[in-house]
Amino acid sequence: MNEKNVVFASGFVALVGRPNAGKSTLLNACVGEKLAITSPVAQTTRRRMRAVVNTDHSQLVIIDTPGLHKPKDALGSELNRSALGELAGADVVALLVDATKPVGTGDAWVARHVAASSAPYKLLVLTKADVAGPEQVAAQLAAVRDLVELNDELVVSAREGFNVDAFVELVSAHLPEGPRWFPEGMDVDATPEDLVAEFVREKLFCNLRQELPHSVGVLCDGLEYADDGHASIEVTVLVEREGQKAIVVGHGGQMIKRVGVQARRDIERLLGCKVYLDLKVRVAPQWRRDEREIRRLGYSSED
Ligand SMILES: Nc1nc2c(ncn2[C@@H]2O[C@H](COP(=O)(O)OP(=O)(O)OP(=O)(O)O)[C@@H](O)[C@H]2O)c(=O)[nH]1
Repeated sequence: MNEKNVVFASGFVALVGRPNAGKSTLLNACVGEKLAITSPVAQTTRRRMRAVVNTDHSQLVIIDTPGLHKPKDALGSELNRSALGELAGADVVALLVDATKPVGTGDAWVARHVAASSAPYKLLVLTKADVAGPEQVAAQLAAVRDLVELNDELVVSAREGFNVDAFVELVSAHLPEGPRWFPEGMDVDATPEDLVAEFVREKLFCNLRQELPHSVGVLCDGLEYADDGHASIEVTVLVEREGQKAIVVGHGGQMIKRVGVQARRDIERLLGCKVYLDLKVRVAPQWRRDEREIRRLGYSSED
């Protein structure tokens, strides 16, 4: 075909799956930049994030969704609603399944939702191939095939970059003809303030004990550039109880200091300038049950 006649394709690609399946890591690998936060703690993703991947003949808008799970509070229900909402409008749905975790009832529930979505192209993406042997991969593919019939399947390792380009190519080939939805220089639909709050939350997730992270919410209260080019950023960390505040602050302020140092590194890389980061910790009892607070923090599907 003549180069001029090549049709431009574009569309929305929803990454869905159980918590910890590797959705955010795959999104970052596709964009080639850290935008979505990741951690070993399940349910890290709270904020729907759309990232843009441009190729010569296509534009993929990849949507990272919160992991689908059995909700325990208003926040959990909101995260599920947000993820399921993305299934409705997507051109492509990628069901991500961890190659190393036994397929269970939770996966069956997610698979049913994927099967019910009207997306014209649905793909199984088996993740974390770098830590699964060939037999495990084959067994896992068979187990998911028993749950749901999809159009294609692909085995990837986002951590090692294995089949990430193949994922982008495969999805591009199944997008409808369409325009560039986002200008070429734009790779994410989140503001710098949103990303700053997320980067701080990631470091809290990585440093805190297993249960505590879910009680933590993060809000960027201000981001200003000074004349010398550095950015001054104020961030509030919300917790639900005084005892949690003591853990987040740490002995002599050590924990919050460590989180600040780690987050500042990522924020400086993101903004491309020196950053002064001021972190405060505030107790907001039961914020996870308060829909207004959930919305203010940006974890709501209605934003
Ligand atoms: N070995 C290996 N680990 C991976 C890979 N992809 C993701 N992980 C790890 O799996 C964990 C979860 O990854 P995330 O990308 O945060 O998973 P998620 O599906 O976005 O999780 P939720 O936010 O809970 O929905 C993190 O510790 C990642 O480093 C991979 O290709 N290989």
